[in-house]
Amino acid sequence: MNMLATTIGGRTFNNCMMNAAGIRCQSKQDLDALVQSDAGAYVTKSATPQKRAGNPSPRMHTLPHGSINSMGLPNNGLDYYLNYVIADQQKRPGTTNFLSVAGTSLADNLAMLHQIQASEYTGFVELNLSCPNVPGKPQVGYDFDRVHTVLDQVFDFYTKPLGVKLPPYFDLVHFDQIAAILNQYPLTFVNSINSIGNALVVDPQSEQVVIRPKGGYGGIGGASVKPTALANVRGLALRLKPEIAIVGTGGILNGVDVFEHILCGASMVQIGTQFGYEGIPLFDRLATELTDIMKKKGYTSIDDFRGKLKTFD
Ligand SMILES: O=C1NC(=O)NC(C(=O)O)N1
Repeated sequence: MNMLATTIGGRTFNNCMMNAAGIRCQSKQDLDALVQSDAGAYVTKSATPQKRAGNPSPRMHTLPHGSINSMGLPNNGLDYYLNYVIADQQKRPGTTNFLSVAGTSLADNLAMLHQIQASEYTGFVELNLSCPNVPGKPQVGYDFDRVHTVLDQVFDFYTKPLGVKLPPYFDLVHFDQIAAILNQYPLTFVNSINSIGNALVVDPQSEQVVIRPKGGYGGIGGASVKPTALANVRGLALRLKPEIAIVGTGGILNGVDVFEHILCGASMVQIGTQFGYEGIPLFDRLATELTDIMKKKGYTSIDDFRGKLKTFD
């Protein structure tokens, strides 16, 4: 019995861990390495309709407890990733992976989803509603009416398994509001959280910001975002209908962080910043650490503890 197996949307993954969109998943070589790894799945770099260079460098910076980035959706275009995932599903029938799309307009998102709907692709789509780094473009996930409009138009025609990548929310009323919207749609999953957007990191020696785009504003990832990530995973787990699985992302460095995300309600987790630093060996390390924790606690599957976080009353 595989202790780390998980099921989302009727698809079973032999390991509940995968990369986060954007991290070491932009090229075929990156994706091939993930296919060969111990990860239970991969997600592709968020695609726009055409190849995109992204923001000017420096656009990512390492921090003591994480990272700041303003990449600006550099990617090889939807055709590149759609061709990859279709070829991969033909090579490895029965596996499921995630194709991330992040149009900079509703029209772009609809066009990409029409193309995917008409294709042979049978895997999951992760619709990114939360990139904080396209200059002049808001994070759709913070405009609740916009989320409604997007999902109305998407589910008018899209029938394949689809989830949304959300920004972090910081108010319990916002958990109520976004969950009330999401529960109206046949979503397969919700991925929470994306980076904490529009933070500012200063280098006191040079008296300068550390990244070039947007005057130094960028998304924060890594250890420092874990409390916010867990709050969002838990907040959505308590409010979303059970058919919508939760993918937990944010602040995972070790097996105990994976354990905490699952305890809060995640069925699968994604690792970004730490995967960027550590690379493919991360997945084997995390699998060993999580398995050890489960054995010590007497758990044989993640179903034994998923969502079972205790409170004081
Ligand atoms: O959704 C995204 N989140 C991030 O933190 N960065 C990337 C990007 O900037 O491309 N996109």
